[in-house]
Amino acid sequence: MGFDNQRFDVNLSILFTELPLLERPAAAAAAGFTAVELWWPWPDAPVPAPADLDALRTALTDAGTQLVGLNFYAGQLPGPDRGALSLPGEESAKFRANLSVAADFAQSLGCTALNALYGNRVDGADPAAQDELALKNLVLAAREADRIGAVLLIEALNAPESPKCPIVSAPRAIEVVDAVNAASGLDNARFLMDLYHLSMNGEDLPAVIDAHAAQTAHVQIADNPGRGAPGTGSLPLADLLERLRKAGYEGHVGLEYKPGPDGSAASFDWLPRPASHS
Ligand SMILES: O=C(O)C(=O)CO
Repeated sequence: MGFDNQRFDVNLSILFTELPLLERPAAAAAAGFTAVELWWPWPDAPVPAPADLDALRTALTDAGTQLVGLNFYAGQLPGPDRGALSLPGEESAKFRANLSVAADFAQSLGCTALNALYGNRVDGADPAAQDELALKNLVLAAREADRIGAVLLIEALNAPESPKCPIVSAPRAIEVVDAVNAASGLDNARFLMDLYHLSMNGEDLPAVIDAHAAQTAHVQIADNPGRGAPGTGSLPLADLLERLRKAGYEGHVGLEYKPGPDGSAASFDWLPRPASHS
């Protein structure tokens, strides 16, 4: 248990970013991974050229990698933006334009988890109006996810690094999950439990796992402090993943950490076995 027999996938928007996007799936495969996840790969293009979508699809399939998680358009990540769907005006329009494009892309690759990042509070905008807009857009996202048989993930970020984002605790993310499910009637919104972000918030991780494993459809990890590989900080990640497993979570665990100074390929030494992480 612990790190053994986990279904790890590599986040290709934070690991292997020393390589061009289209070379990252093969690099992940060479490191022994068969599953990968991505933030929206074109931060400046919610609706990219079909040729760009085709090229990425080909790179993923040629490498033999399965896409297991995809973020909808979320602006510039990891900052200054933290999502687009609650921002009045142009940014949330871009989010809506992206919905069917991202869902179609995910469907074409058999990816069944779509992450919708909430976005920052905007100076001068009414927070209640932003929340109302967010709920409308999340219901649209839930419908798009449902159309392709996917879950809609809601992630809590961390307050120190995302001071303007209102979704910075597990209970707040769960409130959004519940509100989206109530408004959509689809029951396909789920919690994305990112143990790094929650630990940065000072949350009681075992208690979060015990309370919310059943509503969780994706997990991401990085150590804290530093957002590096497991073992570079002080989080008991093996114990926490074991606890999640015992609480019934059997899904993927995304490796969403920054590589060390020797690069991405050298940042998997902590894994208990060298190949075939899926
Ligand atoms: O922006 C981040 O830090 C994320 O975890 C996005 O998924």
